[in-house]
Amino acid sequence: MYALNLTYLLSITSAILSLILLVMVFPKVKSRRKLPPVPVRTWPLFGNLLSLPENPRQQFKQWHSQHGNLFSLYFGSTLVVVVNGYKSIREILVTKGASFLDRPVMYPNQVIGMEHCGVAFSSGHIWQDTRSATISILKELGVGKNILNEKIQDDIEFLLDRLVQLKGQATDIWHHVHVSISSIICSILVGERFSYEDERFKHNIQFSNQLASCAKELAALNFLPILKYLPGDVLKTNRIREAAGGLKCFAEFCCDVVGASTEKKSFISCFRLKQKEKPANGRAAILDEENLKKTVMDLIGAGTESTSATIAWCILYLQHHPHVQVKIHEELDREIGFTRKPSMGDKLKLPYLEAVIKETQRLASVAPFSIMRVTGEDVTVGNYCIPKGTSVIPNLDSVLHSAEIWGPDVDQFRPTRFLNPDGSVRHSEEFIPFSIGRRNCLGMGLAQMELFLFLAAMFQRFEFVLPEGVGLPTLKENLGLLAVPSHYKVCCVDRFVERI
Ligand code: HEM
Repeated sequence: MYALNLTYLLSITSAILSLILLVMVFPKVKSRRKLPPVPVRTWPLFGNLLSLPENPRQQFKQWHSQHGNLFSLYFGSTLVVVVNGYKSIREILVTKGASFLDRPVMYPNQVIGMEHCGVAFSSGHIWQDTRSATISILKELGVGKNILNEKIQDDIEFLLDRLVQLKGQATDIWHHVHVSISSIICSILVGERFSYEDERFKHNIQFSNQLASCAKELAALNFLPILKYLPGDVLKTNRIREAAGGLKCFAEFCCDVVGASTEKKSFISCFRLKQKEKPANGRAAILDEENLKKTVMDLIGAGTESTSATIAWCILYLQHHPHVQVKIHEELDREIGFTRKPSMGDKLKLPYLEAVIKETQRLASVAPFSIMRVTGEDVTVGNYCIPKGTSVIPNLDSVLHSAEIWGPDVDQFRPTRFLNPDGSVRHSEEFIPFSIGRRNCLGMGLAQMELFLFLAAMFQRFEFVLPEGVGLPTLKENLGLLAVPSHYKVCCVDRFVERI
Protein backbone atom coordinates (compact mmCIF):
# COMPACT_ATOMS: atom_id res chain seq x y z
CA MET A 1 0.00 0.00 0.00
CA TYR A 2 2.83 2.32 1.07
CA ALA A 3 4.83 1.41 -2.10
CA LEU A 4 1.78 2.04 -4.23
CA ASN A 5 1.22 5.44 -2.66
CA LEU A 6 4.87 6.34 -3.22
CA THR A 7 4.71 5.36 -6.90
CA TYR A 8 1.48 7.32 -7.22
CA LEU A 9 2.99 10.35 -5.51
CA LEU A 10 6.12 10.18 -7.67
CA SER A 11 4.19 9.96 -10.92
CA ILE A 12 1.90 12.85 -9.92
CA THR A 13 4.92 14.96 -8.92
CA SER A 14 6.80 14.20 -12.13
CA ALA A 15 3.66 14.95 -14.18
CA ILE A 16 3.30 18.34 -12.46
CA LEU A 17 7.02 19.08 -12.86
CA SER A 18 6.88 18.16 -16.56
CA LEU A 19 3.86 20.41 -16.98
CA ILE A 20 5.63 23.32 -15.25
CA LEU A 21 8.73 22.68 -17.35
CA LEU A 22 6.64 22.57 -20.50
CA VAL A 23 4.89 25.83 -19.63
CA MET A 24 8.23 27.49 -18.81
CA VAL A 25 10.20 26.19 -21.75
CA PHE A 26 7.55 26.05 -24.46
CA PRO A 27 7.23 29.79 -25.08
CA LYS A 28 11.01 30.03 -25.46
CA VAL A 29 11.14 27.09 -27.86
CA LYS A 30 8.18 28.55 -29.69
CA SER A 31 9.64 32.06 -29.89
CA ARG A 32 13.03 30.71 -30.90
CA ARG A 33 11.34 28.70 -33.61
CA LYS A 34 9.63 31.80 -34.90
CA LEU A 35 12.69 34.06 -35.09
CA PRO A 36 13.43 35.31 -38.62
CA PRO A 37 16.03 33.06 -40.29
CA VAL A 38 19.77 33.59 -39.87
CA PRO A 39 21.19 33.53 -43.43
CA VAL A 40 24.82 32.62 -42.56
CA ARG A 41 26.78 30.54 -40.09
CA THR A 42 26.95 31.98 -36.55
CA TRP A 43 30.36 31.87 -34.82
CA PRO A 44 30.94 31.92 -31.07
CA LEU A 45 31.76 35.41 -29.72
CA PHE A 46 31.54 37.18 -33.13
CA GLY A 47 28.12 35.89 -34.18
CA ASN A 48 27.71 36.83 -37.87
CA LEU A 49 29.89 39.94 -37.79
CA LEU A 50 32.67 38.21 -39.72
CA SER A 51 30.27 37.44 -42.61
CA LEU A 52 29.41 41.10 -43.13
CA PRO A 53 31.31 42.86 -45.91
CA GLU A 54 32.59 46.41 -45.34
CA ASN A 55 29.56 47.73 -47.22
CA PRO A 56 26.62 45.41 -46.50
CA ARG A 57 24.13 47.00 -48.96
CA GLN A 58 24.54 44.28 -51.62
CA GLN A 59 24.73 41.47 -49.08
CA PHE A 60 21.49 42.63 -47.41
CA LYS A 61 19.85 42.83 -50.85
CA GLN A 62 20.83 39.24 -51.57
CA TRP A 63 19.63 37.95 -48.18
CA HIS A 64 16.39 39.91 -48.62
CA SER A 65 15.71 38.17 -51.93
CA GLN A 66 16.73 34.73 -50.57
CA HIS A 67 15.08 34.83 -47.15
CA GLY A 68 12.21 37.30 -47.40
CA ASN A 69 11.49 40.59 -45.65
CA LEU A 70 12.95 39.69 -42.25
CA PHE A 71 16.23 38.03 -41.41
CA SER A 72 18.23 37.78 -38.18
CA LEU A 73 21.91 38.35 -37.52
CA TYR A 74 23.98 38.11 -34.37
CA PHE A 75 26.30 41.08 -33.83
CA GLY A 76 28.44 39.41 -31.17
CA SER A 77 25.79 37.92 -28.91
CA THR A 78 23.21 40.64 -29.71
CA LEU A 79 20.27 39.55 -31.84
CA VAL A 80 19.66 42.04 -34.66
CA VAL A 81 16.67 41.72 -36.99
CA VAL A 82 16.96 43.40 -40.39
CA VAL A 83 13.58 44.49 -41.78
CA ASN A 84 13.25 44.97 -45.55
CA GLY A 85 10.60 46.13 -48.01
CA TYR A 86 8.05 48.93 -47.66
CA LYS A 87 5.25 46.77 -46.26
CA SER A 88 7.30 45.32 -43.41
CA ILE A 89 9.09 48.59 -42.62
CA ARG A 90 5.70 50.31 -42.44
CA GLU A 91 4.46 47.53 -40.17
CA ILE A 92 7.33 47.99 -37.65
CA LEU A 93 7.58 51.79 -37.77
CA VAL A 94 3.92 52.77 -38.15
CA THR A 95 1.29 50.05 -37.54
CA LYS A 96 3.24 48.45 -34.66
CA GLY A 97 5.45 51.52 -34.16
CA ALA A 98 4.78 51.68 -30.39
CA SER A 99 6.78 48.47 -29.86
CA PHE A 100 9.80 49.76 -31.84
CA LEU A 101 10.33 53.26 -30.44
CA ASP A 102 13.45 52.75 -28.30
CA ARG A 103 17.11 52.86 -29.29
CA PRO A 104 19.94 50.55 -28.21
CA VAL A 105 22.75 52.15 -26.18
CA MET A 106 25.54 53.51 -28.42
CA TYR A 107 29.23 53.42 -27.47
CA PRO A 108 30.26 57.10 -28.01
CA ASN A 109 27.34 58.24 -25.82
CA GLN A 110 28.44 55.79 -23.15
CA VAL A 111 32.01 57.12 -23.28
CA ILE A 112 30.81 60.59 -22.28
CA GLY A 113 28.24 59.24 -19.79
CA MET A 114 25.27 60.53 -21.81
CA GLU A 115 23.72 57.31 -23.12
CA HIS A 116 20.26 57.94 -21.70
CA CYS A 117 19.61 61.60 -22.51
CA GLY A 118 19.11 63.85 -25.53
CA VAL A 119 16.74 63.22 -28.39
CA ALA A 120 18.36 60.93 -30.95
CA PHE A 121 19.56 58.02 -28.78
CA SER A 122 17.37 58.15 -25.67
CA SER A 123 14.35 55.95 -24.99
CA GLY A 124 11.06 55.98 -23.10
CA HIS A 125 9.76 59.13 -21.34
CA ILE A 126 13.06 60.99 -21.74
CA TRP A 127 12.90 60.59 -25.51
CA GLN A 128 9.17 61.35 -25.68
CA ASP A 129 9.36 64.60 -23.68
CA THR A 130 12.62 65.77 -25.27
CA ARG A 131 11.37 65.10 -28.79
CA SER A 132 8.08 66.93 -28.27
CA ALA A 133 9.90 69.92 -26.66
CA THR A 134 12.47 69.96 -29.50
CA ILE A 135 9.81 69.87 -32.23
CA SER A 136 7.76 72.62 -30.63
CA ILE A 137 10.84 74.87 -30.20
CA LEU A 138 11.98 74.33 -33.81
CA LYS A 139 8.48 75.29 -34.93
CA GLU A 140 8.56 78.41 -32.72
CA LEU A 141 11.91 79.32 -34.27
CA GLY A 142 10.39 79.15 -37.73
CA VAL A 143 11.25 75.78 -39.33
CA GLY A 144 9.14 75.78 -42.48
CA LYS A 145 8.48 79.54 -42.14
CA ASN A 146 9.97 82.74 -43.52
CA ILE A 147 12.02 83.69 -40.44
CA LEU A 148 14.22 80.66 -40.94
CA ASN A 149 14.24 81.25 -44.67
CA GLU A 150 16.17 84.47 -43.93
CA LYS A 151 18.64 82.80 -41.55
CA ILE A 152 19.43 80.18 -44.18
CA GLN A 153 19.74 82.88 -46.87
CA ASP A 154 22.45 84.62 -44.77
CA ASP A 155 24.63 81.53 -44.84
CA ILE A 156 23.92 80.93 -48.52
CA GLU A 157 25.16 84.49 -49.26
CA PHE A 158 28.41 83.69 -47.41
CA LEU A 159 28.79 80.44 -49.31
CA LEU A 160 28.20 82.05 -52.73
CA ASP A 161 30.71 84.82 -51.92
CA ARG A 162 33.36 82.29 -50.92
CA LEU A 163 32.80 80.34 -54.13
CA VAL A 164 32.90 83.49 -56.29
CA GLN A 165 36.25 84.42 -54.70
CA LEU A 166 37.71 81.15 -55.98
CA LYS A 167 37.35 82.54 -59.55
CA GLY A 168 36.66 79.14 -61.07
CA GLN A 169 39.54 77.32 -59.34
CA ALA A 170 38.85 73.64 -58.64
CA THR A 171 37.55 73.15 -55.10
CA ASP A 172 36.13 70.55 -52.73
CA ILE A 173 32.54 71.83 -52.87
CA TRP A 174 31.37 69.50 -50.11
CA HIS A 175 33.74 71.12 -47.59
CA HIS A 176 32.28 74.62 -48.24
CA VAL A 177 28.69 73.37 -48.04
CA HIS A 178 29.46 71.43 -44.85
CA VAL A 179 30.72 74.59 -43.11
CA SER A 180 27.60 76.56 -44.15
CA ILE A 181 25.13 73.86 -43.10
CA SER A 182 26.93 73.47 -39.79
CA SER A 183 26.75 77.23 -39.29
CA ILE A 184 22.96 77.22 -39.81
CA ILE A 185 22.29 74.61 -37.15
CA CYS A 186 24.65 76.38 -34.72
CA SER A 187 22.93 79.70 -35.33
CA ILE A 188 19.52 78.11 -34.67
CA LEU A 189 20.89 76.68 -31.42
CA VAL A 190 22.69 79.80 -30.18
CA GLY A 191 20.69 82.56 -31.88
CA GLU A 192 23.60 84.08 -33.78
CA ARG A 193 26.12 82.98 -36.39
CA PHE A 194 29.62 81.85 -35.49
CA SER A 195 32.38 83.27 -37.65
CA TYR A 196 33.62 80.54 -39.99
CA GLU A 197 37.08 81.32 -38.61
CA ASP A 198 36.04 80.78 -34.97
CA GLU A 199 38.44 78.17 -33.62
CA ARG A 200 35.77 76.37 -31.55
CA PHE A 201 33.43 76.19 -34.54
CA LYS A 202 36.25 74.81 -36.70
CA HIS A 203 37.20 72.26 -34.02
CA ASN A 204 33.61 71.08 -33.77
CA ILE A 205 33.56 70.30 -37.50
CA GLN A 206 36.89 68.53 -37.10
CA PHE A 207 35.57 66.38 -34.21
CA SER A 208 32.42 65.43 -36.20
CA ASN A 209 34.63 64.29 -39.09
CA GLN A 210 36.87 62.42 -36.67
CA LEU A 211 33.92 60.50 -35.18
CA ALA A 212 32.49 59.75 -38.64
CA SER A 213 35.86 58.34 -39.71
CA CYS A 214 35.69 55.75 -36.90
CA ALA A 215 32.34 54.26 -38.00
CA LYS A 216 33.61 50.70 -38.40
CA GLU A 217 35.38 50.70 -35.06
CA LEU A 218 32.25 52.16 -33.44
CA ALA A 219 30.10 49.34 -34.80
CA ALA A 220 32.55 46.75 -33.42
CA LEU A 221 32.74 48.45 -30.01
CA ASN A 222 28.95 48.73 -29.79
CA PHE A 223 28.44 45.01 -30.08
CA LEU A 224 31.69 43.58 -28.70
CA PRO A 225 32.49 46.02 -25.87
CA ILE A 226 35.17 43.65 -24.58
CA LEU A 227 37.29 44.79 -27.56
CA LYS A 228 37.90 48.13 -25.89
CA TYR A 229 40.41 46.32 -23.64
CA LEU A 230 42.54 45.28 -26.64
CA PRO A 231 46.08 46.65 -26.24
CA GLY A 232 47.50 49.21 -28.67
CA ASP A 233 44.29 51.15 -29.38
CA VAL A 234 43.51 48.95 -32.41
CA LEU A 235 39.89 50.15 -32.36
CA LYS A 236 40.75 53.83 -32.11
CA THR A 237 39.09 54.17 -28.70
CA ASN A 238 41.31 57.17 -27.94
CA ARG A 239 40.22 58.98 -31.13
CA ILE A 240 36.57 58.18 -30.39
CA ARG A 241 36.89 59.37 -26.78
CA GLU A 242 38.60 62.59 -27.90
CA ALA A 243 36.00 63.33 -30.62
CA ALA A 244 32.98 62.56 -28.40
CA GLY A 245 34.51 64.65 -25.58
CA GLY A 246 35.23 67.51 -28.03
CA LEU A 247 31.64 67.52 -29.31
CA LYS A 248 30.39 67.59 -25.72
CA CYS A 249 32.66 70.58 -24.92
CA PHE A 250 31.31 72.46 -27.94
CA ALA A 251 27.71 71.84 -26.80
CA GLU A 252 28.65 73.13 -23.32
CA PHE A 253 30.24 76.17 -24.91
CA CYS A 254 27.05 76.87 -26.96
CA CYS A 255 24.95 76.63 -23.77
CA ASP A 256 27.36 79.03 -21.98
CA VAL A 257 27.26 81.55 -24.84
CA VAL A 258 23.48 81.84 -24.51
CA GLY A 259 23.83 82.11 -20.72
CA ALA A 260 20.74 83.24 -18.85
CA SER A 261 19.17 85.02 -21.84
CA THR A 262 15.39 84.63 -21.84
CA GLU A 263 14.96 86.04 -25.35
CA LYS A 264 13.07 83.51 -27.43
CA LYS A 265 15.53 83.69 -30.30
CA SER A 266 17.64 80.58 -29.79
CA PHE A 267 16.90 76.87 -29.32
CA ILE A 268 18.92 76.89 -26.09
CA SER A 269 17.05 79.79 -24.46
CA CYS A 270 13.66 78.35 -25.52
CA PHE A 271 14.63 74.94 -24.05
CA ARG A 272 15.60 76.60 -20.76
CA LEU A 273 12.25 78.42 -20.68
CA LYS A 274 10.53 75.06 -21.10
CA GLN A 275 12.48 73.77 -18.07
CA LYS A 276 10.57 76.31 -16.01
CA GLU A 277 7.13 75.45 -17.43
CA LYS A 278 4.97 73.20 -15.28
CA PRO A 279 4.15 70.30 -17.60
CA ALA A 280 0.77 68.58 -17.49
CA ASN A 281 2.47 65.19 -16.99
CA GLY A 282 4.62 66.45 -14.08
CA ARG A 283 7.89 65.38 -15.75
CA ALA A 284 9.69 68.75 -15.94
CA ALA A 285 12.91 67.29 -14.50
CA ILE A 286 13.55 65.49 -17.78
CA LEU A 287 14.33 68.76 -19.59
CA ASP A 288 17.39 69.43 -17.41
CA GLU A 289 20.76 70.93 -18.43
CA GLU A 290 22.34 67.54 -19.15
CA ASN A 291 19.52 66.73 -21.51
CA LEU A 292 19.80 70.15 -23.14
CA LYS A 293 23.54 69.64 -23.80
CA LYS A 294 22.98 66.20 -25.34
CA THR A 295 20.08 67.46 -27.46
CA VAL A 296 22.35 70.24 -28.78
CA MET A 297 24.96 67.58 -29.65
CA ASP A 298 22.32 65.40 -31.34
CA LEU A 299 20.98 68.23 -33.47
CA ILE A 300 24.47 69.23 -34.62
CA GLY A 301 25.40 65.58 -35.25
CA ALA A 302 22.23 64.58 -37.09
CA GLY A 303 21.73 67.86 -38.92
CA THR A 304 25.06 68.56 -40.59
CA GLU A 305 26.63 65.67 -42.48
CA SER A 306 23.34 64.23 -43.79
CA THR A 307 22.27 67.42 -45.57
CA SER A 308 25.71 68.52 -46.77
CA ALA A 309 26.51 65.03 -48.12
CA THR A 310 23.18 65.07 -50.05
CA ILE A 311 24.17 68.36 -51.71
CA ALA A 312 27.61 66.92 -52.51
CA TRP A 313 25.95 63.82 -54.06
CA CYS A 314 23.67 66.03 -56.18
CA ILE A 315 26.56 68.00 -57.71
CA LEU A 316 28.49 64.75 -58.25
CA TYR A 317 25.55 63.07 -60.07
CA LEU A 318 25.27 66.13 -62.33
CA GLN A 319 28.90 65.73 -63.41
CA HIS A 320 27.84 62.31 -64.70
CA HIS A 321 24.60 63.70 -66.21
CA PRO A 322 25.41 67.19 -67.53
CA HIS A 323 22.11 67.44 -69.45
CA VAL A 324 20.30 67.47 -66.06
CA GLN A 325 22.29 70.53 -64.98
CA VAL A 326 21.35 72.25 -68.27
CA LYS A 327 17.67 71.60 -67.55
CA ILE A 328 17.96 72.93 -63.98
CA HIS A 329 19.54 76.12 -65.33
CA GLU A 330 16.80 76.50 -67.95
CA GLU A 331 14.08 76.16 -65.30
CA LEU A 332 15.78 78.61 -62.90
CA ASP A 333 16.46 81.19 -65.64
CA ARG A 334 12.85 80.97 -66.84
CA GLU A 335 11.13 81.06 -63.42
CA ILE A 336 13.46 83.16 -61.22
CA GLY A 337 15.95 84.93 -63.48
CA PHE A 338 19.06 86.64 -62.13
CA THR A 339 17.72 89.64 -60.25
CA ARG A 340 16.32 88.02 -57.11
CA LYS A 341 17.16 85.18 -54.74
CA PRO A 342 15.11 81.96 -54.88
CA SER A 343 12.90 81.54 -51.79
CA MET A 344 10.65 78.81 -50.39
CA GLY A 345 7.72 80.47 -52.20
CA ASP A 346 9.34 79.37 -55.48
CA LYS A 347 9.20 75.65 -54.72
CA LEU A 348 6.09 74.99 -56.82
CA LYS A 349 7.63 76.85 -59.75
CA LEU A 350 10.70 74.61 -59.79
CA PRO A 351 9.37 71.04 -60.10
CA TYR A 352 12.38 69.84 -62.10
CA LEU A 353 14.81 70.94 -59.38
CA GLU A 354 12.55 69.31 -56.78
CA ALA A 355 12.60 66.06 -58.79
CA VAL A 356 16.42 66.23 -58.98
CA ILE A 357 16.60 66.61 -55.18
CA LYS A 358 14.29 63.64 -54.64
CA GLU A 359 16.18 61.47 -57.10
CA THR A 360 19.47 62.40 -55.39
CA GLN A 361 18.05 61.40 -52.01
CA ARG A 362 16.63 58.15 -53.40
CA LEU A 363 19.77 57.03 -55.20
CA ALA A 364 22.34 58.23 -52.64
CA SER A 365 20.21 56.91 -49.77
CA VAL A 366 22.54 58.60 -47.27
CA ALA A 367 21.03 56.86 -44.22
CA PRO A 368 20.57 53.41 -45.81
CA PHE A 369 20.00 51.56 -42.53
CA SER A 370 18.33 54.45 -40.68
CA ILE A 371 19.19 54.48 -36.96
CA MET A 372 18.74 51.20 -35.06
CA ARG A 373 15.67 50.66 -32.92
CA VAL A 374 15.15 48.20 -30.08
CA THR A 375 11.91 46.37 -29.26
CA GLY A 376 10.18 47.37 -26.02
CA GLU A 377 8.20 44.10 -25.85
CA ASP A 378 7.76 40.77 -27.67
CA VAL A 379 6.12 41.56 -30.99
CA THR A 380 4.92 39.56 -33.97
CA VAL A 381 5.78 40.78 -37.47
CA GLY A 382 4.48 38.75 -40.38
CA ASN A 383 5.02 35.12 -39.36
CA TYR A 384 7.85 35.87 -36.97
CA CYS A 385 8.20 36.76 -33.32
CA ILE A 386 10.76 39.41 -32.40
CA PRO A 387 11.57 39.18 -28.68
CA LYS A 388 11.74 42.19 -26.35
CA GLY A 389 15.19 43.82 -26.36
CA THR A 390 16.04 42.86 -29.96
CA SER A 391 17.94 45.46 -32.00
CA VAL A 392 16.20 46.22 -35.29
CA ILE A 393 17.58 47.72 -38.52
CA PRO A 394 14.92 49.26 -40.79
CA ASN A 395 16.67 48.76 -44.15
CA LEU A 396 15.46 51.95 -45.92
CA ASP A 397 17.77 51.05 -48.78
CA SER A 398 15.60 48.02 -49.60
CA VAL A 399 12.75 50.48 -50.37
CA LEU A 400 14.70 53.32 -52.01
CA HIS A 401 16.51 50.84 -54.28
CA SER A 402 13.64 48.46 -55.00
CA ALA A 403 13.18 47.66 -58.70
CA GLU A 404 9.57 46.65 -57.94
CA ILE A 405 8.83 50.21 -56.81
CA TRP A 406 11.06 52.33 -59.06
CA GLY A 407 11.36 50.14 -62.15
CA PRO A 408 14.20 48.27 -63.87
CA ASP A 409 16.41 51.40 -64.08
CA VAL A 410 16.38 51.71 -60.27
CA ASP A 411 20.19 52.10 -60.12
CA GLN A 412 20.23 54.94 -62.65
CA PHE A 413 19.98 58.66 -61.86
CA ARG A 414 16.74 59.65 -63.63
CA PRO A 415 14.98 62.63 -61.96
CA THR A 416 11.96 62.44 -64.30
CA ARG A 417 10.72 59.38 -62.34
CA PHE A 418 9.54 62.01 -59.82
CA LEU A 419 7.57 64.00 -62.42
CA ASN A 420 3.96 63.49 -63.54
CA PRO A 421 3.16 63.70 -67.27
CA ASP A 422 1.96 67.31 -66.70
CA GLY A 423 5.41 68.25 -65.28
CA SER A 424 4.28 68.51 -61.63
CA VAL A 425 6.18 66.67 -58.87
CA ARG A 426 5.14 63.06 -58.33
CA HIS A 427 4.90 62.18 -54.64
CA SER A 428 5.33 58.57 -53.65
CA GLU A 429 4.69 57.06 -50.22
CA GLU A 430 7.66 54.75 -50.74
CA PHE A 431 10.03 57.73 -50.87
CA ILE A 432 11.31 57.36 -47.29
CA PRO A 433 14.86 58.77 -46.93
CA PHE A 434 13.79 60.42 -43.64
CA SER A 435 12.18 57.17 -42.38
CA ILE A 436 8.53 57.06 -41.26
CA GLY A 437 6.40 56.86 -38.13
CA ARG A 438 6.52 58.55 -34.73
CA ARG A 439 10.31 58.51 -34.52
CA ASN A 440 11.17 59.56 -38.07
CA CYS A 441 13.71 62.30 -38.82
CA LEU A 442 12.96 65.24 -36.58
CA GLY A 443 14.83 67.63 -38.87
CA MET A 444 13.01 66.68 -42.08
CA GLY A 445 11.41 70.13 -42.48
CA LEU A 446 14.72 71.91 -41.94
CA ALA A 447 16.61 69.52 -44.24
CA GLN A 448 14.06 70.00 -47.04
CA MET A 449 14.33 73.80 -46.72
CA GLU A 450 18.13 73.66 -46.77
CA LEU A 451 18.32 71.29 -49.75
CA PHE A 452 15.95 73.43 -51.81
CA LEU A 453 17.35 76.87 -50.89
CA PHE A 454 21.02 75.86 -51.19
CA LEU A 455 20.70 74.03 -54.48
CA ALA A 456 18.42 76.66 -56.06
CA ALA A 457 20.82 79.48 -55.12
CA MET A 458 23.94 77.52 -56.06
CA PHE A 459 22.62 76.59 -59.53
CA GLN A 460 21.23 80.07 -60.12
CA ARG A 461 24.72 81.46 -59.59
CA PHE A 462 27.07 78.74 -60.84
CA GLU A 463 27.65 76.08 -63.38
CA PHE A 464 29.57 73.24 -61.73
CA VAL A 465 32.10 71.69 -64.10
CA LEU A 466 35.03 69.33 -63.78
CA PRO A 467 38.53 70.80 -63.93
CA GLU A 468 40.05 70.47 -67.40
CA GLY A 469 41.67 67.14 -68.12
CA VAL A 470 40.19 65.48 -65.04
CA GLY A 471 38.13 62.30 -65.56
CA LEU A 472 34.69 61.70 -64.04
CA PRO A 473 34.94 61.34 -60.26
CA THR A 474 33.90 57.99 -58.85
CA LEU A 475 30.34 57.37 -57.67
CA LYS A 476 31.67 54.87 -55.13
CA GLU A 477 30.42 55.74 -51.67
CA ASN A 478 32.13 55.67 -48.29
CA LEU A 479 29.74 53.96 -45.93
CA GLY A 480 30.34 54.93 -42.33
CA LEU A 481 27.70 56.41 -40.06
CA LEU A 482 26.20 57.67 -43.35
CA ALA A 483 26.75 56.90 -47.03
CA VAL A 484 28.84 59.81 -48.27
CA PRO A 485 30.57 60.44 -51.61
CA SER A 486 34.34 60.26 -51.99
CA HIS A 487 35.82 63.76 -52.02
CA TYR A 488 36.01 65.33 -55.49
CA LYS A 489 36.76 68.76 -56.92
CA VAL A 490 34.71 70.95 -59.27
CA CYS A 491 35.09 74.45 -60.70
CA CYS A 492 32.29 76.90 -59.86
CA VAL A 493 31.81 78.95 -63.02
CA ASP A 494 30.07 82.23 -62.17
CA ARG A 495 26.98 82.51 -64.42
CA PHE A 496 26.41 86.16 -63.35
CA VAL A 497 29.79 87.19 -64.80
CA GLU A 498 28.84 85.55 -68.10
CA ARG A 499 25.69 87.73 -68.17
CA ILE A 500 27.51 91.05 -67.73
C1 HEM B 1 19.04 64.97 -45.95
C2 HEM B 1 19.09 65.11 -44.67
C3 HEM B 1 18.63 64.12 -43.63
C4 HEM B 1 18.32 62.78 -43.74
C5 HEM B 1 18.35 61.92 -44.98
C6 HEM B 1 17.94 62.33 -42.41
C7 HEM B 1 17.54 61.04 -42.11
C8 HEM B 1 17.23 60.60 -40.84
C9 HEM B 1 16.85 59.25 -40.51
C10 HEM B 1 16.72 58.10 -41.50
C11 HEM B 1 16.65 59.20 -39.17
C12 HEM B 1 16.27 57.97 -38.35
C13 HEM B 1 14.79 58.00 -38.07
C14 HEM B 1 14.25 56.73 -37.46
O1 HEM B 1 14.83 56.19 -36.52
O2 HEM B 1 13.21 56.27 -37.93
C15 HEM B 1 16.89 60.53 -38.64
C16 HEM B 1 16.76 60.86 -37.32
C17 HEM B 1 17.00 62.13 -36.82
N1 HEM B 1 17.32 63.25 -37.56
FE1 HEM B 1 17.57 63.34 -39.55
N2 HEM B 1 18.04 63.39 -41.54
C18 HEM B 1 18.42 64.50 -42.24
C19 HEM B 1 18.59 65.78 -41.74
C20 HEM B 1 18.40 66.16 -40.44
C21 HEM B 1 18.53 67.52 -39.94
C22 HEM B 1 18.83 68.76 -40.77
C23 HEM B 1 18.34 67.46 -38.59
C24 HEM B 1 18.43 68.62 -37.62
C25 HEM B 1 17.56 69.24 -37.05
C26 HEM B 1 18.05 66.07 -38.25
C27 HEM B 1 17.78 65.61 -36.98
C28 HEM B 1 17.47 64.31 -36.68
C29 HEM B 1 17.23 63.84 -35.31
C30 HEM B 1 17.31 64.69 -34.04
C31 HEM B 1 16.93 62.48 -35.41
C32 HEM B 1 16.58 61.53 -34.27
C33 HEM B 1 15.06 61.57 -34.06
C34 HEM B 1 14.60 60.72 -32.91
O3 HEM B 1 15.31 59.80 -32.51
O4 HEM B 1 13.49 60.98 -32.42
N3 HEM B 1 18.09 65.32 -39.40
N4 HEM B 1 17.24 61.37 -39.68
